[in-house]
Amino acid sequence: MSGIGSGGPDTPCYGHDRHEIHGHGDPGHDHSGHAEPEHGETPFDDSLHEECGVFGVLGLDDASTYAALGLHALQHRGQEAAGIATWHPGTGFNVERRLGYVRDEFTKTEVIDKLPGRISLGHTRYSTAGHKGQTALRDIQPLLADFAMGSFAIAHNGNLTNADKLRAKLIERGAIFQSGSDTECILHLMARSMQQTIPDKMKDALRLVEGAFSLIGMTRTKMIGVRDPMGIRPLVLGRKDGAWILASETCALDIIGADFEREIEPGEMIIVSETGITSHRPFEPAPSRFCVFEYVYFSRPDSQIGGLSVYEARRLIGVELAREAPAEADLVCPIPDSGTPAAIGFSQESGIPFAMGIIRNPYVGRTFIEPTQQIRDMGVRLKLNVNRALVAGKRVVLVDDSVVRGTTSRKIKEMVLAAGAREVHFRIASPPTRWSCFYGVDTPDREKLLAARMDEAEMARHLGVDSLRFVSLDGLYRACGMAEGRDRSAPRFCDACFSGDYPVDPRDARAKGKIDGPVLDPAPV
Ligand SMILES: O=P(O)(O)OC[C@H]1O[C@H](OP(=O)(O)OP(=O)(O)O)[C@H](O)[C@@H]1O
Ligand SMILES: NC(=O)CC[C@H](N)C(=O)O
Ligand code: SF4
Ligand SMILES: [Mg+2]
Repeated sequence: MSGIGSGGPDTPCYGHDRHEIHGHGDPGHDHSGHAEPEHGETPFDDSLHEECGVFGVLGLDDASTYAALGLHALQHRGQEAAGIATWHPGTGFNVERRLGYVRDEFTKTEVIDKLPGRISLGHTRYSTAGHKGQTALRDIQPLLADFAMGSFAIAHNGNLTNADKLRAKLIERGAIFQSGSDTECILHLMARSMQQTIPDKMKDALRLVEGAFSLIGMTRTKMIGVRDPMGIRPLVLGRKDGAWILASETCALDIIGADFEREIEPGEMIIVSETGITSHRPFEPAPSRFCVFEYVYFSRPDSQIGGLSVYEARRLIGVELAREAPAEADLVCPIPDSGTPAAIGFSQESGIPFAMGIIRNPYVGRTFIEPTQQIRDMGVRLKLNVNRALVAGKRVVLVDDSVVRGTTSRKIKEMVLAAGAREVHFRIASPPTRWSCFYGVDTPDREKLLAARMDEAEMARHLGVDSLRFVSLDGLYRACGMAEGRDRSAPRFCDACFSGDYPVDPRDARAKGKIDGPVLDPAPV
């Protein structure tokens, strides 16, 4: 198994990066510190992809079984690959990493039997770095590193916006990278830290990285949970039978019957051991900028974030949409699954009957990744079909959560018209997606975003619909609990994919010309 370390008992310090090696790192691997072309978009990319899910448990026998269940609940956050690490006094650290679904790989006894112990850390991945869209085995998390004071496993949701810069610097100074993952930078930075404990090394390292990170770290006896200063990605703490659980979303606590304790605060690091928890603040305080797209699309509707049910936020977006952009129609139909709560809200507010006019094939994963353009064009049909009997002769409002490339909307419109609908009106439960995300969501490059090239009227013509309207940013904020809408001088959420207002400078993306603006100085290493 490639990756950082290969499991097994604690071994002495990893330490390669203390040597003064010049050149471009490990000749056996194809990462040279220059991110392209592997870090570029692959031909497999389509629409939005999820991010990652992280799950840790400390203090339960057979902890890996709970980790597998937690990851299964977080499968919507990443379907490329998953991994689980454990520590056991007899075997030391163990890590199993697999491509594919958690349910297919981590239900096998021969896999779970290799993961004994009362402490476990899991990750389910959609890549934002390395082999994007095609996770390589060596990029699957948790990553594991051996330091002088013991081994350490790490699982990351988010994306580091200065990882290319850091990687190049670290390689220049002798680090040998073993994966294409941005997350690996954190391990090399920890190895370089002169601090004596793993949490202190981690604090040192995290002060040098930029971007979005909700991380869980694991030593033999401790779990460390940390969110970036702006808390862009979620992370929650739970309890079960005296044990501690860390997870991306509350739905992962529910699946194992754990109680929700609290969210990890933006900029907070907690260190969890069987004897209790300590809370630390390693970063300069920063305004909180949680990702608003978690409410729109990424999180599961049965999760709670910031005291708000994700389902309720989505339903309220539908209510706002019906107020801002009413339609004369006979039926409101969601584009399942993620358009459903907003369609319910739209129907409730407008009084137009709700109907499941589009039916989703449950055997197709959340995002179907199609290998060729021809199959990609068929993709929507593989997943969604029109309920002809319902829509024939009707004026239909179709509600979806977002338009990215417009592939879904265009195909659905054709299918609904072919089924005999009289009119098709699109209502979208987020503002136009005009900008790429660099914080853990793999949106396509800007030029592929429909709304980056066209205004609302042009998009309506391009999609060939009778009308097309998006909820406003203020409407979205109201639905997400900000009664006054978006405070322009201090927005409470990250909404950069709609506004272009990036709360953390996407340095690497700027350097690659993916967004306009000057290349700033690289962060110090
Ligand atoms: O404009 P496009 O490029 O087509 O992308 C937008 C679509 O992508 C997402 O759905 P997806 O099919 O990925 O997943 P879902 O089943 O969770 O809605 C989103 O919910 C939109 O429906
Ligand atoms: N989508 C994510 O959160 C990805 C985490 C990490 N950047 C990776 O590529 O593995
Ligand atoms: S750019 Fe969009 S998807 Fe990315 S963190 Fe910000 S709001 Fe979320
Ligand atoms: Mg969808």
